[in-house]
Order: sequence, then structure tokens, then C-alpha cells
Amino acid sequence: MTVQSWQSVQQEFNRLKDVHMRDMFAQDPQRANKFTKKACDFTLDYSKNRVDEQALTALFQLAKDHKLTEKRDAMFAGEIINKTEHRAVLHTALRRDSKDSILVDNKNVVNEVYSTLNKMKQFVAEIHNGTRTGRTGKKFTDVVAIGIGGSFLGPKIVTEALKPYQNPALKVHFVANVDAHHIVDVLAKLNADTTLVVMSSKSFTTQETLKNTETTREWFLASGAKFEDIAKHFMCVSSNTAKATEFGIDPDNIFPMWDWVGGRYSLWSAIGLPIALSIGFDNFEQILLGAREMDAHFLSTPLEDNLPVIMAVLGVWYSNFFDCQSHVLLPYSHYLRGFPAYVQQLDMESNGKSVNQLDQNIEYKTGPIIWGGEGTNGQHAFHQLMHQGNTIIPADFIMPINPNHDEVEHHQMLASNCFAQTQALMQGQTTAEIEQELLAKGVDKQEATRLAKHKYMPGNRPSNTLLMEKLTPIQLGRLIALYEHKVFVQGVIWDINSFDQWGVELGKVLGTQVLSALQDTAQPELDSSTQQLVDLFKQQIS
Ligand SMILES: O=P(O)(O)OC[C@H]1O[C@H](O)[C@H](O)[C@@H](O)[C@@H]1O
Repeated sequence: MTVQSWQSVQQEFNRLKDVHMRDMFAQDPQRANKFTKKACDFTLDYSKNRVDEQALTALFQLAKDHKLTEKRDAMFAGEIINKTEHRAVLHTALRRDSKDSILVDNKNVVNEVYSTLNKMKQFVAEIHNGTRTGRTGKKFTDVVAIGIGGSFLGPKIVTEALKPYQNPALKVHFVANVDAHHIVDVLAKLNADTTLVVMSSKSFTTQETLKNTETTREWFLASGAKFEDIAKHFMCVSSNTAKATEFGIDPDNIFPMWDWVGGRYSLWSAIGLPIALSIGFDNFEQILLGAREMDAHFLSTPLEDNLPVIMAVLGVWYSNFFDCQSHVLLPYSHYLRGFPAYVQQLDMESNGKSVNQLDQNIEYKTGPIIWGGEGTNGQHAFHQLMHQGNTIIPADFIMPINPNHDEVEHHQMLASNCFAQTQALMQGQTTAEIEQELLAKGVDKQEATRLAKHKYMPGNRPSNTLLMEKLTPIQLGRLIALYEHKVFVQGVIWDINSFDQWGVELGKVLGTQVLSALQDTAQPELDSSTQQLVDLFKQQIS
């Protein structure tokens, strides 16, 4: 980090660290208005954060000193910014206008994107209108979408979030885990004659996805289908065409993707095929359009008014100055219940790094632990720690103002809980106030003083509130792109490569070795604990 901008943020932290947000609100009646920004049909209220204008200025300067705008432009232009894998990072190319041009290896990738989108469009139409059927000529009723990580979370949470847009005649079932309880349960309910399988794996080497696809293929053949029928029922999305063909997928059934799209950034590509099958291609296009709008906002808005930048610098403020370890996402929306898990991969796989772009080890904190769950459920569970635990957990409250149902009172209750939680976290309750309440209820003085200690709510706990008018395909596209860019900005400030994921590799290699020990095909050297686990498993498996 550049020393000077780091130091000036440190000075702001020293100035504000003991100031309570209650007092900030009391002193400035304009505070909410001042720290609220509207863009892309979002309203971001970040007034319940432990900042003032001066601190934010220092934080924006930190971003500027890390050359945020130059680095942002380099990403959009297709420069090789993923320097450990020597790749461009162009998920934004997947949602560009068809007239745009971005060159990678002298090829305009936007053309490739649109030729794949057209292939998807035609395929989805054929499945929906029944011109493409299964081997017995029956219309497809179910899709089994097999993939894991980035080839699973995006399509799954988007399809789930857009339930009101789903085609009831084509049910999409997502399977990721190699734990066969899932695939076995899913297949048990399905008719192979009317089931389409979409296998998604950028690398086409992922163990879980390959195994689940093999098991599904066996199930399909056991239904009486012949080997040549596989071409009618099995589609695949991959950048590894050679391996996919070798596996037996008909080359016509392979939807391409590219090495300049990271798995966790890939839902905009053909990896989104299960989404388009579920909600229709027009709605899928709306998701792309929403992301394009957020890209335009990120590209052209001054940093001070730029939603992803604001959210990013606030995250840096809490991680690096307040020493916060985690960040919680709280969608007050049942349909967005999967969003925390999606952002968990996006953020933790991108920014869980400890070497900088100059190949040096770094000591400062990088990506926080991302977690969360839907409101109001969490209020009756983990919010206790957020309110009274001795650690600060910055929160994002996310809520669509209009629901997709007519239960007005339910929705008012949901909204009131969401807003009240931000209020409780911010203002807390002093021991004097609590004691007063207890005395008024007739509790004796000694007991009131004792209880007040336990009931004390420190407050001063930060949160953003992100409101949207309605959860529509376009808005969901904007929401996901907002978080993608937030993660990018933080990666720039921390000077890390947000686009590799070497940390997942060792587990895969060792997993293969341990499997050979379990299957007695080799005797790898294992530590005594791991060997003991292998022996125990072999002894007890029936
Ligand atoms: O799409 P695939 O190549 O099968 O990869 C699936 C996932 O597995 C990997 O281990 C990575 O950690 C993820 O970033 C990736 O999305």
C-alpha cells in the first residue's frame, strides 16, 4: 500500500475510532441524505457507517493512489491483468453491446460472445417449443444441471432468485456435490426420456462434475437408451472442447466458454444456459443488460458516487483499520437466500490472498470472511453475536421494496425488521436506558443494575442498506455486477491478483492420492492422522 494514503486513512481512523454513530446522527440532521446514493435503480444508504466526509475522502484517495481507474480500464480493455495465469479478465465482455469490440489475441471476443449467445437462444427456443426432444420424441420436462463452484453457484442462485420467471413446464435441478445422496435423490424423481442434462465445467477436469455426469449417463443408459441417444440428452458447457469430445459429448452439443472468464465470474456466459432454460432467453438477456448498466456506472461515475467503490472502500476501512474479520450479507428476501453463498465464492476465492502483485508476501488483511443468510431468519439465530459479541461485523442489508406476492402485511413486517436491525446495530442501548426501563417495570435497583450489564447493546455497529425497487432479471444482473466490481476494487487496493485461485489446487491433488489409498490402487505416503482416517474408513465401510 502506498505509505502516505495509508497513513492519512490511519489518522482518520484515530480521529473516529471512539466516536459513536449515535452522536454523528445527532449532530448532523443531513447525515442520511449526505451518505445515500442512487444508481441503477438502487438506493445505497451507507450513513450507518463509522465515517464522515473527511474519512471518506481519505479512503477514496487510497483507491486513487492505487490507480483504481487505470486498473479498472485495463480490465475492461482486455489487458492481461491475471498475471499468474497470464490471462485477460473479461467477464464484462460477456455483457457488452454487440457492436463493441474487444481484442484478445487479435480476435474480437464480442463476436464470439454473440455467436454463443445466438446458439444458446436457438437451443432454448427449441427446447421450449418442443422442436428438440428426447430420444422418444417427448418434450423435455426436466433439466439436470451438473457443475460445481463457479459452474454451479451463479446459475443456481439466479434461477432461485427469479422463481416468478421460471417456466413451470421445464424444471431445472442443480447438482454439485460428489456426495451421491444428491444426484441419486434427484434422478430418482425423473424420467430419463424427458430429462436433459447440462454439464458445466470450464476445465472439464473437475472430479465432482465428471463423476456426477458419469453416474447420470449410466442412469440414462439403464433406462433403455442406446449410446447414440446420449447426443440427444447430454449438453456441455466448457472451454476444454477436446476433453469434452473425448468424454463422449457430441461436438454440436458443446457450448464454448473462454479462459478469459473466471469460473466465479461466468454466469453471464454459456454457463448461464440452465438459467436461460429456466427463465427464458429474453430474461437471461435482461440479466446481461443489468450487468452492462452496472459496468457503465462503475466505468463512468466519479469514485465518490460510485456504488461498488463506496462499498469497497468501506470494506477496506473495516478490515484494515477496525480489524474486522468478516462481513455479513443479509438479504431480506427469501428469493435471494442463496446470494450470500454466491458472494462468498466471488469474494473469498478472489481476494483470499497473501502475496501482492510484486510477488511479495503481505501482512495486512485482505479478503474478509463472507457469510450470511436471509432475514428475518438470522435475527432469531446469529444476530445475537452481531449485536453483543465483542467483534464488529459490518453488514449489508439488501431488500427489494416490492415483493412478488400480495401479502402486504408480511412485507411490511419484513421491511420493518430489516430497517430496525440497522437501527439497533447503529444506536444500541445504553445501560442507563436499560436500567430505566427495568426500574419502570418494577425490578429492584440492584437487580436492574446487574441485568443492565447483560442487556447492554453497544451499538456503533456498521451497516449498508441496499434497496431496490423490485427483484427483476435486470436488477439481479445489476446486483451481481455491483458485488463483482466491489471485489475488484478491493483487490486493487490490496494490490493482489483477484483472478487466480491456487489455494484450491493442493486439496485436489491430495484428494486424488487419498482416493488411491481408499481404492487400494496405490499406497501414497500419508501422515499418521490421515492414514488412520483411511484405515478406519476401510475397516468400517460395509
Ligand atoms: O468449471 P470447472 O472447471 O469445473 O471448475 C469449477 C470450480 O472448481 C475449482 O476448483 C475452482 O475453485 C472454481 O473457481 C471453479 O469454478
